[in-house]
Amino acid sequence: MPGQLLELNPPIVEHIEVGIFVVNSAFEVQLWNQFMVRHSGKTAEEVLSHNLFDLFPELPQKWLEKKLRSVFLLKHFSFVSWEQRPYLFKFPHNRPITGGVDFMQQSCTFMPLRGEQGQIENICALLYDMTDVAIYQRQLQQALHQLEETNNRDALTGVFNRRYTMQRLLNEAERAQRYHSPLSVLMFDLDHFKQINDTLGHLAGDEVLRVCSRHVVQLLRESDILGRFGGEEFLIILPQTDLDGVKLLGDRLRHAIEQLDVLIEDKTIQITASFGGACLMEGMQDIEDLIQVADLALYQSKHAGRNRVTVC
Ligand SMILES: Nc1nc2c(ncn2[C@@H]2O[C@H](COP(=O)(O)OP(=O)(O)OP(=O)(O)O)[C@@H](O)[C@H]2O)c(=O)[nH]1
Repeated sequence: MPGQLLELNPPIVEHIEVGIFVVNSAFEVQLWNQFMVRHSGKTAEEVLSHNLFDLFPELPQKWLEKKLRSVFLLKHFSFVSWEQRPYLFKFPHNRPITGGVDFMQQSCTFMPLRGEQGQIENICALLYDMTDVAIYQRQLQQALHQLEETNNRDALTGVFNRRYTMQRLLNEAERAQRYHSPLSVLMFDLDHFKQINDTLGHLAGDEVLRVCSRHVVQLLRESDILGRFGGEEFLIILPQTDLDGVKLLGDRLRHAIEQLDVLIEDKTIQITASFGGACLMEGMQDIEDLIQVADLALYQSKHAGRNRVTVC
């Protein structure tokens, strides 16, 4: 047979859609099937009796030598999955580049082959093309990630929804208590929003909510979390922020919202919002207490005439 110095079942070995190659204890190639020829671009004549690592410098030599030596020594099968090590050989693949994998993804089984005296003379490697599986798994993970993202977002504004915001607040409160770092929340509510709905229509009200939340997000830090709490009420979680910081941010956001021109059809309208801030204190039982204090501060802002910031 052209592709082998060893007698294995020739037609199967040559034509199976699995890479099969055999090396001896000096890592010299003893068998090289059609799959390996096709994907490596090297014919059996070019590789037989040559050292595998000289032929393919891209192989992870140190790791693979250790793996092969352990098969010789322990006389056991060994396996490496594409999930641990995406590929051994840099074989191209013919899948769309949008799949996001650079080379053929490979899993490999190493099988000890006994000589006539029962000693291990060679190792047969079976190389499986796992590219499709890897691409599907990647796509599945992306889809799950997107689903999770959508599940955490408010459909109208795209900011986080109430459930997710509460979950994050719980996590941030635990972290703040563990590391003794400040944590604040800033609640805000658009003023006279009902009037916008009543005079310009519900769709205009929706657009105001969208524009306003987009604008606020841009003014926050990466670590801040903006959530829509319900209706026209929002909550911002501010890790590493004390009451002075909340007041400062509240003033900045209040001013920014006041300055915002919201274009509804061909009219621009102005809006304002009232703010209430609170900082996590010792003695608070849970995050509900923190929200309650912020809510109270917000109520005071409304009560004092709206378009203002109160922190407690
Ligand atoms: N367009 C729109 N309106 C909403 C949405 N959710 C709640 N609203 C409306 O928001 C309005 C809130 O009214 P109020 O609670 O009286 O508050 P307000 O008019 O802003 O008055 P103050 O908060 O006291 O300044 C109601 O008319 C709700 O129908 C929404 O998703 N889209």
